[in-house]
Amino acid sequence: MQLQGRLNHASLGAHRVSNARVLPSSRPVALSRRLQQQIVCASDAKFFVGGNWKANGTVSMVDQLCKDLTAGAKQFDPKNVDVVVAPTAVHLQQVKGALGAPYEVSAQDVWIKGPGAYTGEVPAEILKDMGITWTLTGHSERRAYCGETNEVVGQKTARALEADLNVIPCIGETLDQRNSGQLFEVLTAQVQALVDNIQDWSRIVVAYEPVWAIGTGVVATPEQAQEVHAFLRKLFTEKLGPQTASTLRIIYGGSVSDSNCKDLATQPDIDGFLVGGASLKSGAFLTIVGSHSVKA
Ligand SMILES: O=C(CO)COP(=O)(O)O
Repeated sequence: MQLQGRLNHASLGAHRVSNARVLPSSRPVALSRRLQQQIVCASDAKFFVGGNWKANGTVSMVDQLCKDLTAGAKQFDPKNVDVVVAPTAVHLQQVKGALGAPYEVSAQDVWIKGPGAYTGEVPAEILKDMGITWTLTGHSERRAYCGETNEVVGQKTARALEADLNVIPCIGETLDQRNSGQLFEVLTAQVQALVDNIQDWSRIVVAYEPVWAIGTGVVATPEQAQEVHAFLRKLFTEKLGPQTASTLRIIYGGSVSDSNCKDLATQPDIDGFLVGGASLKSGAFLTIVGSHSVKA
């Protein structure tokens, strides 16, 4: 199922550029004249697929999933795609032990401070010590249920980088924000908090996950997703410069499945996926991982 209707470009001040992609221009986010004139090139960064298992799993289910993923690893070429799975914190060690290269393992969240008297939290240093190489930050479920603000997400991201983890900060708008014309304003504020806190962008993969598409079966159309990814690439170009922006991976998440992944993967500014529900089924997940081949 796909969300009906596209952004109202007239109200967003959109304009068409010569490669026929629709990019938002001066309203509501004022981009520089130089950037408005520039056609943003698609990135040629390595494809990236993350599986966010969220708060799911039993010891036996995790065991089976790891076995199936290990058996299926020959279905993709790790030279062309990075594959990372994010189980719950209590399953991290089990997954790390069961799943070797080419897979990497990610936490779903990280503590905002270092080790110490912080009951219940998991700091980046402890993740690193366990051989965990990635963490998500700012997933919309943490923003919604745990009250994480843009500033908190920026600080958690910086903390994880400091401890030498790679980070997948998540951003995205709610349906109300989109429908009330705040899409670009919301994304710009989320991005700004990252820009304020991150020095080294080489260890960042940004996940754009529209909240209305998460777990709903309502996937953004390839055009809707591309439109936002192109906007983000342009915004990152303005904030970080063209070199960093063109190599920064911007991945899409929200109801990605084995049946819609190929159409999304063909979009020039979509560098991969963050997959929720479908990542719990090895067959579907491996098909999504394999969609990198449409980029080749
Ligand atoms: O939140 C997501 C990944 O982080 C997306 O979840 P779904 O793929 O279940 O919609």
